[in-house]
Amino acid sequence: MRHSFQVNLGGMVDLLSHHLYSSPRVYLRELLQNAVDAIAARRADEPDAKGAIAIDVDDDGLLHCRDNGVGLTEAQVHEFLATIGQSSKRDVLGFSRHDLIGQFGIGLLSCFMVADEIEVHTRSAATGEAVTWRGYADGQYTLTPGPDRDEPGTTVTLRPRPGSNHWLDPRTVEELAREFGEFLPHAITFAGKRIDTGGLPWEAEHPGEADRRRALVDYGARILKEDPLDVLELSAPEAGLTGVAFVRAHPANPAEAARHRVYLKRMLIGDAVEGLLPEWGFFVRCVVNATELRPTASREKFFDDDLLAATREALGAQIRQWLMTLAAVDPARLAALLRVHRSGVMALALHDDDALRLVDRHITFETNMGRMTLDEFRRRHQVVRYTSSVDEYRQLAKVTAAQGIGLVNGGYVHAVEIISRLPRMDPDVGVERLDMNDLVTRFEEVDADVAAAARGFLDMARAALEPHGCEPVLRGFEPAGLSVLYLESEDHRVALDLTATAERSEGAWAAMLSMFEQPQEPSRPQLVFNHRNPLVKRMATLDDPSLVVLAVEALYAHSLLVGGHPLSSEATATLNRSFLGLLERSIT
Ligand SMILES: Nc1ncnc2c1ncn2[C@@H]1O[C@H](COP(=O)(O)OP(=O)(O)OP(=O)(O)O)[C@@H](O)[C@H]1O
Repeated sequence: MRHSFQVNLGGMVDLLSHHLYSSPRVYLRELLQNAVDAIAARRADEPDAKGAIAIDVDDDGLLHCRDNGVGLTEAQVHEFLATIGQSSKRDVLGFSRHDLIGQFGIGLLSCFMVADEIEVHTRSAATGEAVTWRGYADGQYTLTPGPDRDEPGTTVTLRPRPGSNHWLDPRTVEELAREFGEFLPHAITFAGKRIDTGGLPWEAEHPGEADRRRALVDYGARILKEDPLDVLELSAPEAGLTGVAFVRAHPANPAEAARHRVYLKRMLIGDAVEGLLPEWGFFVRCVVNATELRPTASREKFFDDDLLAATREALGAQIRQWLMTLAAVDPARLAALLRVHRSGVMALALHDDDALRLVDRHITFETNMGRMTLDEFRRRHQVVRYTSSVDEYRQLAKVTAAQGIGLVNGGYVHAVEIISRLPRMDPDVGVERLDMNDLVTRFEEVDADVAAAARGFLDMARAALEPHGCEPVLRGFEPAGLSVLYLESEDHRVALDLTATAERSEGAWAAMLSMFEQPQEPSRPQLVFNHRNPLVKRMATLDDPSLVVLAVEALYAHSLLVGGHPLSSEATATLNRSFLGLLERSIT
């Protein structure tokens, strides 16, 4: 035997009214939307009917929203108004009607967030009968005939729920009505005052391009509460979408999804709608009006369907194209934009070759020869040699510059990925991570007699560094002020990281990490002593083994610190030991 689900009506009303929406403020949006839909439904039969919506709050604190829409008959009140989930706005096949905004049959319940009683006084345009329906938050309702009204339409009256009076305060109501309804194509009044402003700002006529731009920038400043850096117009005909994108004047957080102000059939449905642009578009905020996108029941999001995906693509392509055009016609404006939204454009360049070209030519990188674009760097140094961490760059920038090697700091977000993608754009572009062994080969070998004299020192240094798995090397290089340089190859760093992680891990994860163990020994790190440095010169002639060990250990630990390398417990102990040892020697 089949049974029917039982519904706890009070619980259902509570769920739909209180938990679907993120704020009670949307109750006014739902009232407006019903009024707008009712006018559209009336116009289907009477195309010349002029829509009007009048909102006010009376002296008793009751809110009234009156429309001259299609109204409802008594039978329709039972069928649509008093049946949760039933809507008059679907066609015979159950699809939402294109000319209407509502479709779910639950929107009116949002009024229970602010009222505990909803009264609907309505007169049907079809039959002329008038009825009054009163609904209560516990799921009960009453229906009485009359009183008559002078024209078809509906008046919804809300009696504030104790504690929610502020939502029905005249100032709040006016503000909400203005916010949600200012662009609706009907005469909308609050307390008799017109609040609709006519068309969408980006559809307004202007005497010239400069006026148009100024008007849009002013509008953006009002919406964003900051002057936008720039503005561009958008359109996606398939979604019936038009609008504007404002480039934000301050860097946006890439981790935060951009939120957009969205109108559906000219009614504001939300000002924090996500998913309208590709992820990289976090540096712009859009204000758009669409007719074809489908909002979810809360109307705070769109259904993530094929149309939304295609719209996202189309809008992304327009922003991208706009950036490219700007590069060609107004590089100064582009430069200003890139100064603020560097990471957004870099994120775009990760998967878009045109944007990669733009980054190559217009975004400057930190290099040891001064800030410059990658394009300029290549012209000067042929190969784009880079470090993959900021610490490594800091440690090596001066040394490499002194050897005439150009070096790009690839330690910033997306920099290495961008540099590595350059050969895709042009296969002749040489790109190379700075190779430590290659760097050492550029340092000058010391003369044979210097090498012979330093042999003892190097043997002692080798013994001191052996426990750290590090190799001493004696070379001459600029800058002479640098005594030692700790050089670690990439494979060695990876091997160290893996070992450290494996040591901290247990079970299956540790077993998995052991699979990554290096098949061959990674090349050992080197501590390169600079023979052009006066201190090193003196050290190389020392014959007191214990002093040499202290000095080598001190320089080793110091070079790790300077290079931003992690200090193992052995290295920390070495640092302490050498520091105290040298102190003791200098004091006695
Ligand atoms: N001002 C109005 N004029 C005429 N009918 C109305 C009015 N307000 C509500 N209704 C009727 O009540 C029904 C339920 O309204 P409700 O706002 O709950 O849902 P909806 O607008 O159909 O869909 P959604 O949940 O998407 O808003 C509507 O389908 C409509 O038939």
